[in-house]
Amino acid sequence: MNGLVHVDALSKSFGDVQALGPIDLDLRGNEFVSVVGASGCGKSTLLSIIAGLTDATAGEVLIAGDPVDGPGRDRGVVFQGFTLFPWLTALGNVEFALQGEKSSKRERTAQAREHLALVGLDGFDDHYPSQLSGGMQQRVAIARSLSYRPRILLMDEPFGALDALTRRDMQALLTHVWEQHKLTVLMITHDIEEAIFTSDRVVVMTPRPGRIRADLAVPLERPRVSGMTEAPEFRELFAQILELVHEKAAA
Ligand SMILES: Nc1ncnc2c1ncn2[C@@H]1O[C@H](COP(=O)(O)OP(=O)(O)OP(=O)(O)O)[C@@H](O)[C@H]1O
Repeated sequence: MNGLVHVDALSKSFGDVQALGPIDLDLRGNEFVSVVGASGCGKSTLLSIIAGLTDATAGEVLIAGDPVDGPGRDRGVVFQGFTLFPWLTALGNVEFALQGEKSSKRERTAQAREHLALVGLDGFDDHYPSQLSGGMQQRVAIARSLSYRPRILLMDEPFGALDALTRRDMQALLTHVWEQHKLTVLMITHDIEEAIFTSDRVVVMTPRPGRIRADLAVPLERPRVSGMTEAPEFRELFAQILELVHEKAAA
């Protein structure tokens, strides 16, 4: 049974360097899956191919049975760092993503406001990115990616530039938004705790060319609360993933 996102024998080479795969991966509707792996193993390449921003060398990605052949509004993408337009307000940045919609300007503004509120930024509509903290800017970026109501949210190290405390807040916010909206999320992270805390499954990739070394279910209830990171099953899974990430390619 194929998932909402079906990655089928996907591989990517840059010149004669094989960066990725072949990889098979399925994401079911409403699943939250994280991908971890050594630096350079092809995580960003995988996400970029699913987003339709990079072409595969072989294999394909199907979304609800249809092959991906470019970016689409069924997929929202959030990258590391703060990728807002500095000359637009928080509201303006979200509205910008809605320009292609058939709705009126008034409806688009209401939709943008609704999504800023969803990420806890009501009251900050008129602030420019330079007037917002890093965490708030990344919340605007998430609001922007969710504003056109994609079914799938693809995130590449979305909280990598944030301090540890803000990162924790953002993980809680993200799981809250995911629970409310029943999105399907694929998130790349270097932070194994973040992967376990947020996800239903953690996929561990091998060093380059990245293939799937393990696909592990997270045995923790929802909603996730901060004390869970000390639970024995959390620590066990953490140790298991850490070991898998550091195993040599030939293993
Ligand atoms: N445009 C490109 N041209 C040539 N090589 C590339 C290109 N993009 C990625 N690569 C190579 O492909 C491999 C996988 O890169 P990718 O960025 O997908 O890895 P990653 O797992 O996301 O790394 P990191 O965790 O460090 O961000 C790397 O060896 C990288 O150097």
